Amino acid sequence: MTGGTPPPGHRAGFACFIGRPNVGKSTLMNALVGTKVAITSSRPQTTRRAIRGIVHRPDAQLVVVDTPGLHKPRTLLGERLDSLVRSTLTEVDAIGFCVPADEPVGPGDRFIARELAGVKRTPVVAILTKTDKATPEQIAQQLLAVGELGDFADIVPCSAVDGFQVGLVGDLLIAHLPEGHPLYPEGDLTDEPEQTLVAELIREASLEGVRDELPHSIAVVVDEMAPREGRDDLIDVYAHLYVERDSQKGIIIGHKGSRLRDVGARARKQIEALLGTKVFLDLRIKVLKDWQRDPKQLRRLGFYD
Ligand SMILES: Nc1nc2c(ncn2[C@@H]2O[C@H](COP(=O)(O)OP(=O)(O)OP(=O)(O)O)[C@@H](O)[C@H]2O)c(=O)[nH]1
Repeated sequence: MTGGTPPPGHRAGFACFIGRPNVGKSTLMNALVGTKVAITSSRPQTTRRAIRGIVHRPDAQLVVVDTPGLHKPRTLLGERLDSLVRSTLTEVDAIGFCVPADEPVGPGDRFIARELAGVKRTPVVAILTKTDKATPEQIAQQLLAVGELGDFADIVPCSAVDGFQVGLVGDLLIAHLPEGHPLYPEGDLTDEPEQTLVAELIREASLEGVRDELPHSIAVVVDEMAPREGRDDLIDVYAHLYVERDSQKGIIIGHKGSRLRDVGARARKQIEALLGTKVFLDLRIKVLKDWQRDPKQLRRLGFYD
């Protein structure tokens, strides 16, 4: 990957998407990369880690860092997300600022636009997401409204669902990357360790149908993942799902354990698809009181300073 002259005009570098929760950042990144690497759901703030997807093209390699939603800090966890987001913004070569085409610009978008104005060195491409849900008039108005939010290198409407201009979003981000060799070998779609992806899939499965504050109280840790002895077609996965209170544990487990069984079955199917083998999933649930506010527990669950 290193040494020698890069192919003429080849660009390589990093970009991230930023925007309010639920504006479609993960979905757009998946559409760009062409494979599911980050989790998506209809619940806000499901992405907690910077998960990278890599777009390989003959002329460029774009490494996409998917950032969590930018929030005004509410809990210790919230504060950490914010510092993670801010350091991400200064480290990338280009930022995609996502605003949905089908909702008026609001205080959340303005808050982020102000943050972005402070990151002077990184060019920002404003992206109007979900154009399939908006009328042409709405899109036209939104382009004007977003243009007034800041000083953007470009403003581009797109839809990750019907594929409208997703390639153009890639082109516009790639235009800001420095010339250079590919940073990762071709074929790598993500550099997240498999164990982290597996934990995210379990978390995603556990979120189906739960309400309100519960999503933010769930964390999943994969304790062990290894092929079953003497078998090359079966992987054993041992994982813990952590919640903050006994009442939440009850909700996850469900009547006579029925909900937890469903979560396990859904997660197992996803993990099998990811790993390409059969999976035995041992999923246990534990209460870690108020883990979101406890620095020691946060570290234990993988949220580092
Ligand atoms: N119709 C339509 N829906 C979309 C589009 N992109 C995303 N969505 C939906 O919008 C919801 C949120 O999408 P995500 O990709 O999870 O949003 P996000 O910004 O990554 O959300 P957080 O992880 O909470 O920050 C999901 O229900 C998606 O299916 C789009 O282009 N069109």
